[in-house]
Amino acid sequence: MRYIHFIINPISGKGKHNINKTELEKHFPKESFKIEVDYSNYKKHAITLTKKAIENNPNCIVACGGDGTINEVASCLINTKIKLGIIPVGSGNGLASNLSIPKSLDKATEIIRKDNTKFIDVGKVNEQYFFSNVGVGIDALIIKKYESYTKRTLMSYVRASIASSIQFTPMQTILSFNNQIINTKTLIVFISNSNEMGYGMSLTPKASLDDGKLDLVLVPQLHFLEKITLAMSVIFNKIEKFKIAQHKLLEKISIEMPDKIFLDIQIDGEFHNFKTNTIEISMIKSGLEIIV
Ligand SMILES: Nc1ncnc2c1ncn2[C@@H]1O[C@H](COP(=O)(O)OP(=O)(O)OP(=O)(O)O)[C@@H](O)[C@H]1O
Repeated sequence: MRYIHFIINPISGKGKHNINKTELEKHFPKESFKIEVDYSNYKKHAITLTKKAIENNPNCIVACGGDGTINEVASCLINTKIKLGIIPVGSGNGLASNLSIPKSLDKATEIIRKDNTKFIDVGKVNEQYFFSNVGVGIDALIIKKYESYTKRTLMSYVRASIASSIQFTPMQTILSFNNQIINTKTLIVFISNSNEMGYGMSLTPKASLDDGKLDLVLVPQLHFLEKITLAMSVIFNKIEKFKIAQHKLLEKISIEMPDKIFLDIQIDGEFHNFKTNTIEISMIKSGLEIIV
């Protein structure tokens, strides 16, 4: 008998998914599966729920939500033997898309029943884990604005991107990695484990979840027309054609913003304000086992 614990974010995506205990019981018959189901009620609640679920030692904990919910659940599973499952009902679903986990409930639950797994690398920024990407440039502002809107939709994301591209002021940034120091003013400082940001868009289409490396993308301040070209490159996954963007592979990087006291950062598509102006990013090779 396999014991599976589901953690459902009821507001993921447009909040219109109808995943609940009754629905899940249809896909996990009680003759073969013991299932428990919890619902998150507020931001970071999935962390509390996952920690509590771990005490009962399930075979796997399934995050039913988007990249934010996956981050909260998966962060608690590092250094445990418990596997992560994903039912992708979020808006962007970048990680699930990279792992080819379909949005269809039938297909996603079939994957969990089959229980094939792979290990993926895990990123760490100061004391927090990330699985998809982090950014301290314009993307942090985009996410801050996106979270302030009532609906988490692609249109809200586009609106947040346009407003941010007008408002964003690049800050002096010192990057230390691979025995190299870069001191620059940047529009984008984006570090990714995954090949997709969500909504099918990517700044790192060649990134791999299991190569032991993080992909860094640096873009300096741009003129208006260059920003439009960049946006098109991201939407159509053609960033390698946008020659102004620099791409590097690394295992760790230190980033300092000397003119700031606190640092705005997006982690797996969620906004954070770190009470420091320096971050250390590293990676844990094969740090998480996921059902795929
Ligand atoms: N009941 C709730 N009410 C409000 N916010 C919640 C609730 N439960 C969880 N959250 C928060 O909702 C946020 C968004 O969740 P999630 O990432 O799953 O969805 P999404 O943003 O639609 O998907 P994606 O990140 O893939 O675009 C997370 O920060 C999570 O902590």
